[in-house]
Amino acid sequence: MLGLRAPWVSSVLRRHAAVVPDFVRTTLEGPQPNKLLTLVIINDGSRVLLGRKKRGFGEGYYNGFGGKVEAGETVRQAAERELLEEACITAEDMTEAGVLVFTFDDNPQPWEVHVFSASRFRGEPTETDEMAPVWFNHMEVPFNQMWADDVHWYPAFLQQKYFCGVFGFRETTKLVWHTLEEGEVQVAPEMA
Ligand SMILES: Nc1[nH]c(=O)nc2c1ncn2[C@H]1C[C@H](O)[C@@H](COP(=O)(O)OP(=O)(O)OP(=O)(O)O)O1
Repeated sequence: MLGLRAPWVSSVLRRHAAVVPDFVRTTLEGPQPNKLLTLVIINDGSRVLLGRKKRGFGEGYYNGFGGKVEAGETVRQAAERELLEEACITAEDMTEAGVLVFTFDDNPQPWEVHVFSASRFRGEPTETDEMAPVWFNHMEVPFNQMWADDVHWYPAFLQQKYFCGVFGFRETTKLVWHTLEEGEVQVAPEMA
């Protein structure tokens, strides 16, 4: 499933022109749509529920629960489905927390990840083939075992500030530049 061409991406890129490589601007403003993914993080106020990825992309990393948006689904439906598939729980108060765009020097298609937050859920977090769920106190989030961008946007997430970030990776996993805006970013309604 492909991402919508988000108007905020262009304005964020313009405001941070000094750090964004030209090829990224060309890619993000060009015809190639983003790949659309979801990420759900349960936050009970003092702890977050993360999963240790057991296989595939990002194996060994702790992350929220999520995956690709499938044809015919809304982003929210995909987020709910992935949370149930990967952690065996259903969020009761899921809200949009932010949007992340990842660009890669070794993949021409940017990824657009819609991040959701929830504090209440039904069911018991259960290990699945894909993820092993673990609670972490806010002060003990294991950033050294997470994607390199996470340390930059978790503070906004934990303070419940809406965030928009654009991140540039080299060789898939090395973060080389980023921009992050919090709070006042205007997101088009169709992004919800
Ligand atoms: N740099 C990054 N930082 C981060 O915090 N989460 C990232 C990330 N790059 C990808 N993700 C998230 C988005 C998504 O929830 C997950 C990647 O999804 P996957 O490629 O593993 O998709 P899946 O294989 O789960 O998809 P399905 O096959 O649809 O289940 O990791």
